[in-house]
Amino acid sequence: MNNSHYTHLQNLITVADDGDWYKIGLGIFVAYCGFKYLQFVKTRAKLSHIPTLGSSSLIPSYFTAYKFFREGRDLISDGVQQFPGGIFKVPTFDGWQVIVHGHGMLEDLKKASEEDLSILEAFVDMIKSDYTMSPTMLRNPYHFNVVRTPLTRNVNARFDDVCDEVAVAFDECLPAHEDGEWYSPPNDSLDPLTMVQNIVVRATNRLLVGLPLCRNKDWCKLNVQFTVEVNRDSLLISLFPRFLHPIVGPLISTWKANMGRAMHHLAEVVRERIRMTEAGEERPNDGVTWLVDMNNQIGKEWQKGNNAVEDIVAKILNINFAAIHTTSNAFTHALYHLAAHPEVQPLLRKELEHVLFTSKEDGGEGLGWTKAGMVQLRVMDSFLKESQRFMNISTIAMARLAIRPYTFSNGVVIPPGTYVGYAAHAVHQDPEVYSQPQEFIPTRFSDMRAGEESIKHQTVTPTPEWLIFGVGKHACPGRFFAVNEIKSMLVYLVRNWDVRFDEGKNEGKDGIEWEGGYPKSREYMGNVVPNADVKLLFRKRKGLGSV
Ligand code: HEM
Repeated sequence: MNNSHYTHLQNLITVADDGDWYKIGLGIFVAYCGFKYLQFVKTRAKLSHIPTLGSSSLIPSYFTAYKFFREGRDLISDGVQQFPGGIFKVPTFDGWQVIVHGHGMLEDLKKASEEDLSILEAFVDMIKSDYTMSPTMLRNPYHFNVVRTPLTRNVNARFDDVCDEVAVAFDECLPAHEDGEWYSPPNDSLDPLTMVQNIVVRATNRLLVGLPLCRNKDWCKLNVQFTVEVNRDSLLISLFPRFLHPIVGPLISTWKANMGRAMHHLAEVVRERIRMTEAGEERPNDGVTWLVDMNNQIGKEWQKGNNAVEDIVAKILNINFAAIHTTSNAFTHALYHLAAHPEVQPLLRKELEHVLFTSKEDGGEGLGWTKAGMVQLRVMDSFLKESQRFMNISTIAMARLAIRPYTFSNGVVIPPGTYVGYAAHAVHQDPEVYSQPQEFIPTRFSDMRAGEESIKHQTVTPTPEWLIFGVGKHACPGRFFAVNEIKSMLVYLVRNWDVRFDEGKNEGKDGIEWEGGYPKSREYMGNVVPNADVKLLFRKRKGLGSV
C-alpha cells in the first residue's frame, strides 16, 4: 500500500474514531438506496409492457417482493388468476421475475435454446456460483451428463448398496424399541428434516463415493451444510450492487473452506482412481469412476491433467448440492403426510408385502427389495406423487435467464437479463387439471393407472401437468435415482415403524401452524421446505425384522 493510500485509511479510521461511523454508514445507505432506485426504474421500464402483480412503485413493490419470498405459492396462483394472458411480472428484492403460464408458454420454454433462455446462466446468477462455488463449476458441467447417463443406468446395479445404507442409517437414527411403545428419536433435538438429511446424504454418497466415506460424519455434514451455505451466501451477495460482487463475493463465500474440507476427504481417492484408470485396473462402480471417465471423454483441457482432481471433487460437491436437499424435502413431506393420514400406512404396507416380500408360491410377486420391485409399487408411487403435487418443492419450474431478446409465441418480448419461470404450483392446484386439488388423495395416480401399463402417471415421468422435475430437455436427470431412493426409504420406514405426530409437543408450539392436519411448510423464494420444528413419534412394528 503506498503512502497516500495509507494516509487516507488513517484519516478514515480517525474520522470513525471520532464517532462518525454513522455518517459513513448513512452515506453508504443513501448511495445504496439511490442505486437500487435507479436499477428498479431502469428494469421496470424495460418490462413495462408486461403487467405487474401488485404495485409497480418502489416502496409497495417491496411488500410484494416480501410476499413472493415467504408466500410465493399463493401469490403466483393469484397472478395466474389475475392475468389470463399467460404472462406477468413480480418484484423481487433483486429486480423482477417474469412468470408465464398456459400450454403455449410452456412449449416455448421447452423449445427455447440455451442461447436464448439459459438454464445454466440462471443457475450461475441465482446461486452466484462464481463466488459461492468456483467460477468454473458450471462451465462445461459434464457432471450433469454423469447424472443423466452412468448414474441413472447404475441405479439398478447399485440398488442393493443404496438399500443397505438406508437400513443402516435408519437403524442408527431410530434404534429398535422392542416394547411396542411410541418414542421420539433418541436425540430429541434431531428434528425430522435433519434426521432425513442424515439418511439421504449417506444413501446418496454410497452411490457417489462408496464406503467408508459415505459414513464419515464430517463428509456428511459438509455435504448437508454446503447447500445451506451456498444459498445463504448467494442471498447476501445479491443484496449488493452487481459491480461490487467481485469484491464482496469472495469475502462472503465459504467455498474455499468447504472445498478444502472436500479435498481433504476425497482428493486421494480421486487421484488413485485416475491412476487405476490409466493403468487399466478394475475400478469401483461409483460416482468417482463415472466422473473420471466423463472428464476423459468431454472434459475441456483446463479440467484435465493437474486440474482433474480438484475439478472432480468440486463436481461431487455440486451433485450433492442438487441431490440432498431436494430429496430430503420430498421425503420429509411424505413422512408428514404419513403422519397426517395414518390410514395410508397399512395401505402401503399391504402393497409392499404383496409385491416385495410375499413369494409367488404364496400369491405375491416376490420381487424383493429391488429396483424392479420399486417400479411395481403403484400405490406408493401415487402417494409420493400426490405428496409432491400437494406441497410442491418449488413454486416455479424451469427458471431461465434471457441471454438475448426473446419473443414468446404470443408475441410478447422479454429483454436480455430477464428471469422467467413457469407457474408450476398453479398447474398442480388447477381444478381443470386435477379434480378436487385441495384434497389429499393418496391413490389419485394409482387409480388413474388402473388397468393400463402406461408410464404416463408415474412420479418420474414429466408432463405439462407434472412439473416437479421440470419438463423437456433439462428435466431433472437425477429423478430416476431420487424416486427409487425415496421409495427404498419409504419401504424400510413403513415396514418397520408406525409414525405419528407428537401432539403433546406440537400443539400450541410457536412456529407451527396446521393446515388440515398438516404442519404448514416454510417458503423461501419459491422453495417449499417442510417445517422442521415438528416432532414425530415412532413405534417399532412387532414381529418384523429389518427388511
Ligand atoms: C426429489 C428430488 C429432486 C427434485 C424435486 C429435483 C428437481 C429438479 C428440477 C426442478 C430441476 C430443473 C429442471 C428445469 O429447470 O428444467 C432439476 C435439475 C437438475 N437436477 Fe434435480 N431434483 C431432484 C433430485 C436430484 C438428484 C438426486 C440429482 C442427482 C443425483 C439431481 C440432479 C440434477 C441436475 C444435475 C440438474 C440440472 C439439469 C440440467 O440443467 O440439464 N436432482 N432438478
